[in-house]
Formats: sequence, C-alpha cells, structure tokens
Amino acid sequence: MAVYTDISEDDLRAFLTQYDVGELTSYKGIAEGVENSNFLLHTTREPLILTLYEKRVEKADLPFFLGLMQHLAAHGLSCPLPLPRSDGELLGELSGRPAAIITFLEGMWLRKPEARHCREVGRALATMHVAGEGFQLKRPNALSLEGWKGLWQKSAERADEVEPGLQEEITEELAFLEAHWPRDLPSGVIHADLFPDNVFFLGDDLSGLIDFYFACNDFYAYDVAICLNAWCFEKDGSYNLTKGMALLEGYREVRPLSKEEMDALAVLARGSALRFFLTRLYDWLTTPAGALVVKKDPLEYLKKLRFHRAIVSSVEYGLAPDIAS
Ligand SMILES: Nc1ncnc2c1ncn2[C@@H]1O[C@H](COP(=O)(O)OP(=O)(O)OP(=O)(O)O)[C@@H](O)[C@H]1O
Ligand SMILES: N[C@@H](CCO)C(=O)O
Repeated sequence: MAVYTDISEDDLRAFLTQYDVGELTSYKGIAEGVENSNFLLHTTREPLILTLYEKRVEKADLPFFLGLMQHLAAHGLSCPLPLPRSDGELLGELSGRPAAIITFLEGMWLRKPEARHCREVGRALATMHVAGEGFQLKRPNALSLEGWKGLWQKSAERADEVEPGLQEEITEELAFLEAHWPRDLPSGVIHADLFPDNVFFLGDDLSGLIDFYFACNDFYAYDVAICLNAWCFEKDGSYNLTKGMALLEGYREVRPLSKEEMDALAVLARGSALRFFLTRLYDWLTTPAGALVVKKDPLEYLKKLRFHRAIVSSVEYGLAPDIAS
C-alpha cells in the first residue's frame, strides 16, 4: 500500500483552508501506487486526490510536473488538473511533505488489457507527445543512462542474491547501451511511466492518463518502448505481437514514427527494460520487510530485457514489414 506518510484530520482541515474546495466530508488513503502517498478526499463538492510527494520526487521538479498537467489538459489531453490555492500556488506542505491537490479522474485501470486497449494507449501516448509541444519548462530524464549507472552502483554488489550471474550480465548490458544509445531522435515531453495502472478506462474508452511524476524531456520513441514493455507482454513473459501491432498503429495514427525511430526501438526497449529492472531491484534490496507497499518483481523486467536482446528487426514488435527495418 502506498501511504508512506500519515495525515491527521486536523492537519488536513487546516491544509484545506487554503483551497476553495468546500467542506471535507471524508478521506482515505489509497492502497495503489508505489511512489507517493495518495488520499481520496470527499468534500461537499467534487471528489479530489491529495498527493504527498515522497522519496523519489525532487521538490524542485514539482513545478514541472504540476505545470505540465495544466499544459496538457489545456491542449486536449484528458488528465488531472492541479488545483491552485488561494495564493495561486499549486504546491503546499502537509505532514512535512510537499503536497498538492488534483482533480479526480473517473475510470479504472485495466488488470487485463487487450489489443484494442493497447491501440487506445498508443493513441493517447502520441496525443500527449503532440500536446506537450510548446510546454516551456524542461526536465532532463534523471533515469536515463547516467541515472541507471548510479542506481546500478547501489545494487550491483548484492545483485547475485536475486539471480546468480546478474552482476556480470547487467554490467555488460550497461556498457552495450552506453555504446549504442541513440543520440539524435525526435524528442519532447514524455510520460516515462505509462503503465496500465496509470491509464484509466470507462468501459473500453480511455478516460485519461495519470501520474506524471516521471515525466521529462527525452526521445518520444523511448516512451513508445516503455509502453511496449508495460502493455504488450503476457504474464508468462511472452511478447504479444497483436498487442504490439495495435499499440504502434494507434500511436502512428496520431504521430508518425520516422524510420530512425523505428530502427531504434529494440535498443530503446532494452534501455527501458533496464530502467524498470534497476528501480525495482533497488527497491527489492532496500525496502524494509513489513513496509506497507507491494514490491514489484525486478525479474519480470530482466526477462523483457533478454527478449529485446534477441530482436533483429522491428517487424518483431508488430511494425508492418514495408515500414520496418
Ligand atoms: N487524479 C486521479 N483520479 C483518480 N484516481 C487517482 C488519481 N490520481 C491517483 N489516483 C489513484 O491513486 C492511485 C495511485 O496514484 P499514482 O499512480 O499517481 O501513484 P504513485 O505512487 O505515483 O504510483 P506508481 O507506482 O504508478 O508510480 C491510482 O492507481 C489511483 O487509484
Ligand atoms: N511503473 C513502475 C513503478 C513506478 O515507477 C514499475 O512498474 O516498476
């Protein structure tokens, strides 16, 4: 469960006096998510989400994340909108943590997405990429090559506890990615964590995207690779070509992918798999037993990484042979 920081009713009521949200009628911690503490607030008006930002979110980045949600919502993407306080600020403090209130997005995330949902996700991802153009603030991706190296240094010594041989394998993978990472692909604001639990649906219709707290400036195609990893593999570790095809087609309906972007998919997917492997590995090794959070399995992403290593053509992701390399 992701409620790292508890709040008292008195502190919450005092915090809410700075917002024009009506009277608080109830609140509860939300069990899902692993990064921040989230609460659902009911007031005499609309339901709201209160987020307290935790360890992996830098306070200095919050104006980027909250400003981005405002920008995207104003440019046609369905996503939560941060509420300003009476002094105009989007960010406050509660229980010693930076805190913000955002609008509640209707819908549910899909436990078992199908190909038609992957198509919707592809479209929504491209819509976000297009909507993000013109957003003035910049945030380099802290979880790209340099960040991976830093994370790896913190876990490498204990990696073989998780699977023998991992230390050598990941060290070699990092060296490969350093040598082959693309230098010049179309880039802009990416979501960088568009997993099923961050995409809401009402029935089969996508109702919106949430959780922009890893958003940053990076290659658009890297975001596509993140989604292929997060949406198009089955529980048994196999890649679902139909889902991959649907996701890529949905994306390309809204924003074309260039030949360079398509050619780079396998290496970007390797990097993306390594990124989630490393954050999961770090959490696996450091989260204290008994913490109220469900740890995610790093080995799921190791399997994906190995799959991408064996790719020789982007046709294998579901791109039509006439446009794939
Ligand atoms: N704007 C919103 N509208 C409705 N529900 C929301 C909203 N924001 C968050 N939630 C709820 O809170 C849960 C956790 O939110 P979120 O994914 O932002 O947390 P996180 O800790 O950053 O998670 P993650 O592990 O995905 O990084 C969501 O699964 C959803 O149930
Ligand atoms: N989506 C991430 C967790 C949040 O960063 C994962 O599944 O590892």
